[in-house]
Amino acid sequence: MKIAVLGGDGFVGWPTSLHLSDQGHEVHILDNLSRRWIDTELGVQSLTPMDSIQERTRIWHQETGRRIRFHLLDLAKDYERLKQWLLEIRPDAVIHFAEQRAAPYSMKTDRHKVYTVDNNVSATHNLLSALVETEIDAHLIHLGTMGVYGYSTVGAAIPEGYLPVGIETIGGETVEQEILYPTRPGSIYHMTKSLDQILFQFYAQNDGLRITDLHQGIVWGTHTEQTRRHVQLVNRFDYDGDYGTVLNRFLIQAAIGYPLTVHGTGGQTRAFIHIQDSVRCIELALNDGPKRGDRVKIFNQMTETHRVRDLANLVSELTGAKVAWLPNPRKEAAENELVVKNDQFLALGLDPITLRAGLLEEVVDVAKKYAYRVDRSRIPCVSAWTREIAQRVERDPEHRGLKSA
Ligand SMILES: O=c1ccn([C@@H]2O[C@H](COP(=O)(O)OP(=O)(O)O[C@H]3O[C@H](CS(=O)(=O)O)[C@@H](O)[C@H](O)[C@H]3O)[C@@H](O)[C@H]2O)c(=O)[nH]1
Repeated sequence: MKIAVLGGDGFVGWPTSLHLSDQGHEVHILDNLSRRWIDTELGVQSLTPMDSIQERTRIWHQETGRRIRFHLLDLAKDYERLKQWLLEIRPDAVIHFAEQRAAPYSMKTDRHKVYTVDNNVSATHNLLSALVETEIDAHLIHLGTMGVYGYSTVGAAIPEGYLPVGIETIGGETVEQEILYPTRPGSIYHMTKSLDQILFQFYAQNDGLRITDLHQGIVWGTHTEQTRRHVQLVNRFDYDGDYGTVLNRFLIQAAIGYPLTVHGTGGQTRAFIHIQDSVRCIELALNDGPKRGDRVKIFNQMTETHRVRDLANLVSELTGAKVAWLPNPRKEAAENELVVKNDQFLALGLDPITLRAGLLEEVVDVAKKYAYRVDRSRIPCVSAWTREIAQRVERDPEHRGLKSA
C-alpha cells in the first residue's frame, strides 16, 4: 500500500513509519516539525539524541534499502498544498497523528489553549475536506485517545466507541440505538480529540469516508523492533513536565535518582500500551478498514489498566527510587476505576505486551545511558489546570523542594 503518515516525525508516528516501511509499504511522512519547535519553545529536548528527519530517513535507507519520503507541510495551515500533495501521492491509506498531543501543554496559558484547538481541529478538518474534494478513497486512521471517555468513579466497562441506549419513541416503545459514547474530556487537548470524533461521524455519514479512530491509552517504552536497528533510528523520549507521560517519567526519574512525581494520592487509574503494541495495532487496523458507507470504526487501543500509585510502587521496588507525593496540578478525579473493552484488537490477533520487569528495565537502561542530557529543572509539572490550582501548587513546600532538587 501507499501510506501517508501525517505527523510521522513524532513519538508514535516515527516508529509506525518504520514498521510499515519494513513491511514493504511505500511510506510518505508529512510533518510540519512542530514538535521540534515546541521543544525549542520549552527549552527541553528528547532524552535520546534525535537526528533530523531527513537524516533518520537516510539511515533507514542505508540500513534496509527502503525509502521513506519526507514532505514538510503544515496540515492545519496549508490547505491548498495539502490537496495538491494528496493528488500527487494518491495514498491508499492516511494515518493521522498530526496533532498537538500533550494535555499539560494545552493547559499552559490561554495562548496554548488557542493553539491546540486551532491546530488540532483545523488539521483534522482540512484533511477530511481535502479527501472529499480530491475524491481520494483512502482509509483514514486517526490516533485518538482513551481520554475522550473521561474517568468515572463507578468503573463500568467502557465499550469500543459506541454505547447502546434504549430510547422511548412517541408511540411509547423502547428502541435500541448505538450512540457515540458521551465524551467527558479532562483537558483542552483531550477536548480536541472529542471534537475530532464529531467531524469523523459527519464525514463518514455525509461523504462515505472510510475512517478508523483509535482510542489509545498512555504509551510507555521507547524502542520498537525497527528503532533498535541503528543508533540514529532511535525514537524520541520525553521526560519533561509537559510532554513526558507518567510511566516513562517514573522510569527516567528512577534512573537519575529523582523522587517519583506522584500527583495527589496517585489514585488515578489509566489505560496503558507499550509502543511496540501501538505500532502493531495500527498495522492491524490498517488491514481491517471499514467499507464505504460504514460508520466510523472505533478501537480501544490499550492493553492494561494501572493506578498511578501502583506504578510508582512497582518502579520503586524495582529500582529503589523514593516516591514524592505532590499536589496535583490537574483538575481530575483523585481516585477512579477503569475497565476497558479491547476485544476487537484481541480478535485481530494482538498478543499484548504487558508491564514486565525486563521491559521496564530496558527503559531505565536507556535513561541511564542518556542521563547526562537531562535538565532536572524541567521535570516538575508546572502547567496547572486553573489559576487557583497553580497558586496552591506553588505554595506547596514539597513542590518547591522538588523544583530545586
Ligand atoms: O509525573 C506525573 C505525570 C502524570 N501523573 C498523572 O498520571 C496520569 C496520566 O498523565 P500522563 O501525562 O501520563 O497522560 P495524559 O496527560 O492523559 O496524556 C497522555 O496519554 C493520553 C492517553 S489517555 O491518558 O487519554 O489514555 C494521550 O492521548 C496523550 O497524548 C498523552 O500525552 C494523570 O492522572 C496525571 O496527573 C502523575 O501522577 N505524575
